[in-house]
Amino acid sequence: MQQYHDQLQLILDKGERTIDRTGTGTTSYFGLQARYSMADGFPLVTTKKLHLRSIMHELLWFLTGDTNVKYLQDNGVSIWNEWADENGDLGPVYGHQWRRFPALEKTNETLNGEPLFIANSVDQIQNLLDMIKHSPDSRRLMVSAWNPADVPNMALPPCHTLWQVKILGGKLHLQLYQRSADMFLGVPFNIASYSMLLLMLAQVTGYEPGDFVHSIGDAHIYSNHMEQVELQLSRKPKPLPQLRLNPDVKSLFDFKYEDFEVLNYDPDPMIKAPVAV
Ligand SMILES: Nc1nc(=O)c2c([nH]1)NC[C@@H]1CN(c3ccc(C(=O)N[C@@H](CCC(=O)O)C(=O)O)cc3)CN21
Ligand SMILES: O=c1ccn([C@H]2C[C@H](O)[C@@H](COP(=O)(O)O)O2)c(=O)[nH]1
Repeated sequence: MQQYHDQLQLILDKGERTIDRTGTGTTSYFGLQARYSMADGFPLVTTKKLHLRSIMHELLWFLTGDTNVKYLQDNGVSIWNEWADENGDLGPVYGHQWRRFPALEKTNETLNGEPLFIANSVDQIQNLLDMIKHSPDSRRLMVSAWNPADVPNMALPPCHTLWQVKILGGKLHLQLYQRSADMFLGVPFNIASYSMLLLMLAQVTGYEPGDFVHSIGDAHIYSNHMEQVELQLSRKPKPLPQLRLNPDVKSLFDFKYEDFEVLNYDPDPMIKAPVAV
């Protein structure tokens, strides 16, 4: 994960100190890109211990279309608690947009001469799977969590906003555009989560896993993460682990927590840090 260390160092060297929505203050750099080839191993940061359980359950939760934190809490995952309302709801966040992106469908009926519309929704994940199957050379294999009409109703507008799959040379590649990136806490989760999604998609569509390309807008280190980042950068990255998926799972929606196994993960100790709300 030298790429990740290089990004942290670049922000320290070239970033600008700025204020932010949470009032914490950050050092920010705009526009970064890294490429993680699955052939090099599973990109799980080794210079601090990551809570894999949170990452896996969060992704499985997105894929079901769920937007209430109850499933996460029932599985010992607390990373979304700060943003949930008293019923555990987050509003129409990731899962909702991935599986039920709201749409209006025009009907043939009219009322006072105006066309009538009915409420409908788009299952972007099912569409993606269908498109990979029927037009694997497509340049339109896109999933968007960014829905401008719904942003005001979300507990937090999506940070990982848009992703694209590309089948090239028999491999399945995935690129994410992340508009805002908490480099110390969020980004190691985001890299692992989308790489896991890439491996899952590759398995169920029959392609070889390719590269995860991570494109970032506002890449920031919070002012209260500086000591933690210095400590992490003083550690030397180790060889990457592998993520093993149960080869019997043939549908993206059938994966369960027990179907994933991380091999050869030997991280340095965890580094605690406060999350900016
Ligand atoms: N400021 C901020 N940063 C984020 O990364 C972030 C948000 N807000 N809001 C929404 C989600 C929630 N995410 C989070 C929230 C907390 C941790 C965190 O505290 N991680 C600890 C371990 C906690 C655990 O897994 O139980 C870590 O050491 O990585 C990570 C990602 C990512 N997102
Ligand atoms: O998956 C995620 C979710 C959130 N973040 C970070 C990025 C920012 O630090 C905050 C969001 O604040 P905004 O003011 O809405 O940009 O959460 C992340 O890195 N990864």
